[in-house]
Amino acid sequence: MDYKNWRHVFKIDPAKTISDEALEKVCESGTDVILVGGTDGVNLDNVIDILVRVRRYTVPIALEISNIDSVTAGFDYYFIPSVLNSTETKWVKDLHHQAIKEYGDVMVWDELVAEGYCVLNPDCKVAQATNADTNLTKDDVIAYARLAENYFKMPIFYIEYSGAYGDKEMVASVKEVLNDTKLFYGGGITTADQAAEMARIADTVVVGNIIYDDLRQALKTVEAVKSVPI
Ligand SMILES: CC(C)=CCC/C(C)=C/CC/C(C)=C/CC/C(C)=C/CC/C(C)=C/CC/C(C)=C/CC/C(C)=C/COP(=O)(O)OP(=O)(O)O
Ligand SMILES: O=P(O)(O)OC[C@@H](O)CO
Ligand SMILES: [Mg+2]
Repeated sequence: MDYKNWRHVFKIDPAKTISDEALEKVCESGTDVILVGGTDGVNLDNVIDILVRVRRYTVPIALEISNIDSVTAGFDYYFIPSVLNSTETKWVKDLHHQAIKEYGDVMVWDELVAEGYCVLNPDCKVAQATNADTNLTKDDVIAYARLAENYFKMPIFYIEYSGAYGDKEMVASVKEVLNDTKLFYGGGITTADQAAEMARIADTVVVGNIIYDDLRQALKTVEAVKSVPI
């Protein structure tokens, strides 16, 4: 699957406004994929809007499902998060069970990619929405990574610091224990140097909010990540 080779990802939040001009720059930046997702305010209208606008370009597009009502056909992949350190089973497997109960007969399983999230910034929306236990030691996070890879057989383990730049020693410790499962890092990347730093550790670097706050800096992260040897 292509996503195993992705190095740089731009995450577009359908609940936020982006001009056609800015979206064109994001799509033509050389990023490996546009990942469409956000914690709140995501609905069918704003997801379709982004899908249609991104489809003008050749870049692949994936939907990171945050609620079942906003799912539509037409994406290259569907990423399904499970927040492994949520204290509520809803965010680990109950919503998933409900979705499969409803749509199991028509699902194209090969298009679905499971992501094991470990959310580490207590102040971010996703930590709060999912009641994540972010008070974790390095050993706790390593155990979640091993759970994702060896027990749940998830293809992606996602260290999420959304809105804050993470602890690179933590990310490096997790990378050391993973074999086939790909390590995604996301959170607080605002400069090319930070993007390169995390690209030296993680398999894939996700850049989100800086697209909206400082597009020039955001675009520089692509080359920064791509210039790091694998
Ligand atoms: C062709 C076709 C229609 C196929 C699809 C078939 C189908 C229906 C498949 C569904 C399969 C399935 C098992 C779905 C599960 C559904 C579901 C609702 C799962 C729960 C997902 C979950 C745990 C969501 C929690 C939130 C989360 C992890 C969101 C990810 C995005 C994220 C962390 C964004 C960062 O936050 P942001 O909002 O950007 O924060 P700021 O605004 O502060 O930056
Ligand atoms: O928005 P930022 O902080 O860049 O984080 C990216 C991504 O990990 C969010 O899910
Ligand atoms: Mg965001």
